[in-house]
Amino acid sequence: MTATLGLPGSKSMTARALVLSALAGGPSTIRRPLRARDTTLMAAGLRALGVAVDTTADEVWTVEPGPLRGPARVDVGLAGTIMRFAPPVAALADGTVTFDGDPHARNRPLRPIVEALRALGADIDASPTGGLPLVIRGTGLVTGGEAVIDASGSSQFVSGLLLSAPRFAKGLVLRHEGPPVPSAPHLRMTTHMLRAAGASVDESVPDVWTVEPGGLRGRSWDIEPDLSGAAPFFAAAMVTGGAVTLAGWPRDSWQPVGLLTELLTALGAEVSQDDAGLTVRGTGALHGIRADLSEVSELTPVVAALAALADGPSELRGVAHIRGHETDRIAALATELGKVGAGVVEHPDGLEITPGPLRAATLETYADHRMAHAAAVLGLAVEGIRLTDVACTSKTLPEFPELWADLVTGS
Ligand SMILES: O=C(O)C1=C[C@@H](OP(=O)(O)O)[C@@H](O)[C@H](O)C1
Ligand SMILES: C=C(OP(=O)(O)O)C(=O)O
Repeated sequence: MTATLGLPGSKSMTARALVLSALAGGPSTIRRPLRARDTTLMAAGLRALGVAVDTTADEVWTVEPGPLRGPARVDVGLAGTIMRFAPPVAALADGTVTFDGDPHARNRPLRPIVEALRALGADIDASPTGGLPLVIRGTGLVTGGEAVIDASGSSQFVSGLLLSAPRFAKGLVLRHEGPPVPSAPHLRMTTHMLRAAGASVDESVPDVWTVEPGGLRGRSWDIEPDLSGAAPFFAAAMVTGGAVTLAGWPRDSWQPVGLLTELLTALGAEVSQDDAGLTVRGTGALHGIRADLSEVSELTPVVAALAALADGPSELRGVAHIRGHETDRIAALATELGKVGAGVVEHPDGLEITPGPLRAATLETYADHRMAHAAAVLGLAVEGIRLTDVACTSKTLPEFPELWADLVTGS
């Protein structure tokens, strides 16, 4: 298998570009955005709040900010980015905004950001568990100032508050207290993009972020191809001993390409970058690894699938918080990898995986796109792997089934 892929834009960058553009003082364009369920629901949510978001063209979306106002209803689907990034925007609106989403979205953690927003002056009703559905009674103003948060459950609690913070009357000084915040590269993406929109952000003190109040500039955002979306395709090259190139990869990226390279290299791949893009080559070897995946936790399902196919045991730790992702990914991986015959020990913060003779099985996706990716990777090496539902991949890459079929059949 040798293939060059042109993947759509990063989910995380598209979500941030939409929110920052909605909060800016003038119009913006978003070039090569991701068109998927998470980002089209984000656009719809911002539109409901009074922002003119035009997503008609595939290549460029345009955003014309307007006065933020309710009443409005926002459907978050199953998107962490919407349920954590949009409530601070709604708190800035004049009027009542309600948030709800898919059944499992109600189980995803939200309380820390709701409590921080209340401390910053917002009026919010949440469910008894502290999560969805939310009712936010906006007055057109969030006072802002100092807040303390435990963001060990998701970096998105911090990102969500920071993205809207320039519009808080007193800005924001946010301090994290608790076990480490996961997904540090996503926090850096947030602060990079805030600065690119003209915000003044200080992150020089560990676990403290300061955002000065002030206007955000409308601008043109160039969205990079989605690195996490590329992971199953890279894994395919590794399982088959082929090569997959992600085209259009920038020299300077806001996504954690260094961490991904380290990880895939440890698993046995060769990773290189040139004008053609970012290339991952299988070497015929797949090694077991011990890794702390906290910084790249959304890659856990695909890495776990590779670990089940490796030449020795693996230990993947540091990802307790992925029990709060689209599904409890630690429990889901333990169950599904067990079904195919891998030896799995479940820990509160990860998995030990011992490859065994693998067998055919029907794998549950739990409405989780990355569980579908993991099953697809296993299916390259094990006869008779079936998925209960591939449509869940529309969350971040609706083209996944076609792209995967093309890759596997070499068309
Ligand atoms: O800010 C973002 O765009 C994201 C942050 C991470 O969330 P967690 O910190 O909850 O893992 C990541 O897993 C998610 O897919 C996207
Ligand atoms: C954790 C993920 O998504 P979300 O943004 O919904 O948290 C993910 O895409 O792996």
